[in-house]
Amino acid sequence: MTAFNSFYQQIATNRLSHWLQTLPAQLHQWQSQHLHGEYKHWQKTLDALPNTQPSSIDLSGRVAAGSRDDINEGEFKRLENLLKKLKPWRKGPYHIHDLHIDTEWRSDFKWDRLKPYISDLKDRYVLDIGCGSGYHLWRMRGEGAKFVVGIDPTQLFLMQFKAIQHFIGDDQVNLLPLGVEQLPELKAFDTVFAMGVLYHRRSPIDFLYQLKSQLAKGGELVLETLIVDGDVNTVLVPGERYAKMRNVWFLPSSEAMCAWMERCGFKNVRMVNTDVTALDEQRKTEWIDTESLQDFLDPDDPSKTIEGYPAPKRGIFIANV
Ligand SMILES: Nc1ncnc2c1ncn2[C@@H]1O[C@H](C[S@+](CC[C@H]([NH3+])C(=O)[O-])CC(=O)[O-])[C@@H](O)[C@H]1O
Repeated sequence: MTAFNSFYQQIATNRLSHWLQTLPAQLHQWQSQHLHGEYKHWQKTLDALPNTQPSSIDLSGRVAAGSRDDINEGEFKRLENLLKKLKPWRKGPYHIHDLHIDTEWRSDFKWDRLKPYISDLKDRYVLDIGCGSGYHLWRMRGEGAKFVVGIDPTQLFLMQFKAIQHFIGDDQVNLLPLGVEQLPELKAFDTVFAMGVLYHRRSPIDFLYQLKSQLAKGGELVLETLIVDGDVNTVLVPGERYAKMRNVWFLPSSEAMCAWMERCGFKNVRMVNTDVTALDEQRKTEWIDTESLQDFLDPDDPSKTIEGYPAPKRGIFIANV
């Protein structure tokens, strides 16, 4: 069973203590009623991970724990077999005792794109909404953040996070199995990241208000989302699928995105980067068994998705409250 007691202890003495009014009941309900059918198997995999002593931890240039020399051949093989049971590994990459978990996404590319523009994370309380397996949580901690919380409702990603944390340690970095809609208005974080989530929300304006209500006064929002070309009135609402994804709702132009943020009361709104996702950033590897970007694009015209929409282009937006 996943225990959140140490998280409760952490927040009891920090500025998130008011979260204790709702969080334990919510997670208790999650644990008793909403566990995934595979959860027990994943937990067994976690329990079987070797207890090693990584000789080094690197969270700044990459996410890495230990080297191959720290463990014997048998342990290395066991590590690889066990971690492969937690496939598909989407966000990463991770290096555990020099085992390269070559994830579908090079999430480090996104980090490199946004890092020059965000406020220094040193000593900040940081929330990452829709954090996947938590790759960026580790990079945030690597930049000196004091307390890092990620939320993501996909349970496999929680297990992947736990697997990585098994080797890195660090109880100031946590992932909770929650959706954004389950957060109370905490008004406590210095920086809130929301990357790759807005287009999955049916109500993007409500989503922006939810993000705003997590920020402390003067805090910073870092939002990344799919955008389309066009003016302030342009928004694409695709049909049933966009790049084979079913749950894609609103793709605004960059101007429309800025206008929505301003309408929701964010200040100093700016777009700092745009990027068309390239085939070296999202691709099939031996750590996923499913399709990847190449299969989602028109084989005769990679500037279009297989459905004929503009291929994925992403914008990074920063704003304050
Ligand atoms: N209601 C919800 N609340 C919070 N998260 C959700 C919700 N619904 C789905 N998610 C989660 O949002 C993440 C979106 S992926 C971005 C990962 C990372 N941020 C990245 O920038 O690489 C982008 C993509 O794969 O399209 C997934 O991990 C979902 O489980």
